[in-house]
Amino acid sequence: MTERRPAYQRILLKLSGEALAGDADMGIDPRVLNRMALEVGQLVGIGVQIGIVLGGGNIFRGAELQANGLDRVAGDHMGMLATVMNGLALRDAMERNNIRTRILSAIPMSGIVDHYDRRAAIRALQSGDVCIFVGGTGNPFFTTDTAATLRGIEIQADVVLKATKVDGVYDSDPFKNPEAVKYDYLTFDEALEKKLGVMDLTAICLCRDQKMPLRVFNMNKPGALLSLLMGDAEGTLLGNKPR
Ligand SMILES: Nc1ncnc2c1ncn2[C@@H]1O[C@H](COP(=O)(O)OP(=O)(O)O)[C@@H](O)[C@H]1O
Ligand SMILES: O=c1ccn([C@@H]2O[C@H](COP(=O)(O)OP(=O)(O)O)[C@@H](O)[C@H]2O)c(=O)[nH]1
Repeated sequence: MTERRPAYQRILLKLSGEALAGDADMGIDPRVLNRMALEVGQLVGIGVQIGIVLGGGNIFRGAELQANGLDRVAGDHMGMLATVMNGLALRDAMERNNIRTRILSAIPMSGIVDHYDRRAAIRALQSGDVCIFVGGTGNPFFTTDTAATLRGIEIQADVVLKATKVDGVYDSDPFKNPEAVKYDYLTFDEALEKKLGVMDLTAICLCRDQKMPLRVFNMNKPGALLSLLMGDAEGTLLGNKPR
């Protein structure tokens, strides 16, 4: 019997802040964090190199703070700092499960986390550490989806995996439309033309221009991450070529 090998050697996994909150609207659910750490640990165990970009929407989002009267740039700075807090919590959960990690932040924060350096990240990945990228892109008016795409391209990941609350990309928001139909495959141009709201447009354009495949899948489905790493058709794949 031939042993199945992982479909990808190096991945960039985007975990939204909301994913860390579990069933709650905000904050961090330690059980969810532990489950995610264990799922990531399984991938480390089969030799996959993993970079993770964390969101911060479970704590602060700049646009929401702005809607409540705060300056947008200050709000975005708060959102980026929120991703650092999520990173510290995820590192803690990973290290309790004996998974070696390295946090790299787009915003220098000496004494708490290391400053992002692409070559240091690649070296850490090659030595088997999971790299947790925090601080988004370091700039306001961007999102952590764009940061995920950016870091994925920089570390030369084989794929960007966007973990979310839905099973993939649908022809309309499945939370609002129960009749929505899921795509198994979609080109970036189709996603842009149809304005499918699952990922921000800057992130999709960057993937398209740099030919970085993107898979959107449901992180609430236990085992989905391992299953897609083993080549199963979980979620929706986005790429450049029409099928
Ligand atoms: N066409 C679509 N297909 C799938 N999900 C969509 C679509 N349009 C909007 N969504 C919404 O996008 C959300 C996933 O995005 P995500 O980045 O994980 O959440 P957040 O809004 O917290 O950043 C889903 O919860 C879903 O409601
Ligand atoms: O490069 C970035 C990434 C994030 N943010 C801010 O950080 C917040 C949290 O990130 P995001 O909304 O992407 O988190 P998620 O939805 O994935 O939890 C955003 O709303 C922005 O305010 C930013 O200003 N620049």
